[in-house]
Amino acid sequence: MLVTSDENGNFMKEAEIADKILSLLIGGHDTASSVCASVVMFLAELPHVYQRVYEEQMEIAKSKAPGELLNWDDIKKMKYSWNVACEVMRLAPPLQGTFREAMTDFMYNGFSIPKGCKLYWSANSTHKNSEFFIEPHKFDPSTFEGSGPVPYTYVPFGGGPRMCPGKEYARLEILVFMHNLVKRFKWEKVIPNEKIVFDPMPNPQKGLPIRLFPHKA
Ligand code: HEM
Repeated sequence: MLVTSDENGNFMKEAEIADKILSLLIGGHDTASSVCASVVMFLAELPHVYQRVYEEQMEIAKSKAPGELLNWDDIKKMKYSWNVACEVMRLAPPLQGTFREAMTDFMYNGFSIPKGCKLYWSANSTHKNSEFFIEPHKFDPSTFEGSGPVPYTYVPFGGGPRMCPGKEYARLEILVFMHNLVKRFKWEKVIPNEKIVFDPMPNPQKGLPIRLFPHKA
């Protein structure tokens, strides 16, 4: 950003660069940490889902030599765990939505939307639409088996040319987190009905205190 100019030879202003760095820090950190917290919460509430994640991750853990790190092939084997993370992002998407500009005049739900109008698309309400998800409020990782949801009905990372460029990195972060946590611990929530607050991403109000139970060696 500091050394690359645009096609007219203009460099970015310092304030713009600071803005981009802040966006990257927030967009790259707070999103994935919100998903990791939600994964911990859902796995504490759904022991049968925890068990299948545990079995998948232990299969991978057992295939590794002591101290050997995860590699790309291991990540590709984490199919059920990723379906779980996707279901977490369907029910608790970190970003609620963003804005778009209408490129043409069109009708939507009886409303006439003129070209140039600013529109807000909502991940949360799209993900809970019973037209596309049979039981939209039920936690069901099988939603992502096979070809998964219809395009543009599942949009935690947005869609189209401005879709999140950090998606694959976030996938890596979340799966490595799940692997390392699940292979060592089971856990339970200290506050059973902890409230979720949006600031602006969903996070448990009291920081999700949990009781950890290490697996027997
Ligand atoms: C679970 C984690 C993440 C979620 C749910 C998420 C979600 C999103 C969403 C919904 C958008 C808007 C896309 C659109 O308008 O169609 C976006 C944009 C963006 N994200 Fe992410 N993101 C995540 C992780 C990351 C990470 C790890 C990075 C970088 C390290 C990142 C960098 C960005 C950037 C730079 C944009 C703006 C792209 C543009 O406007 O062209 N995100 N993200």
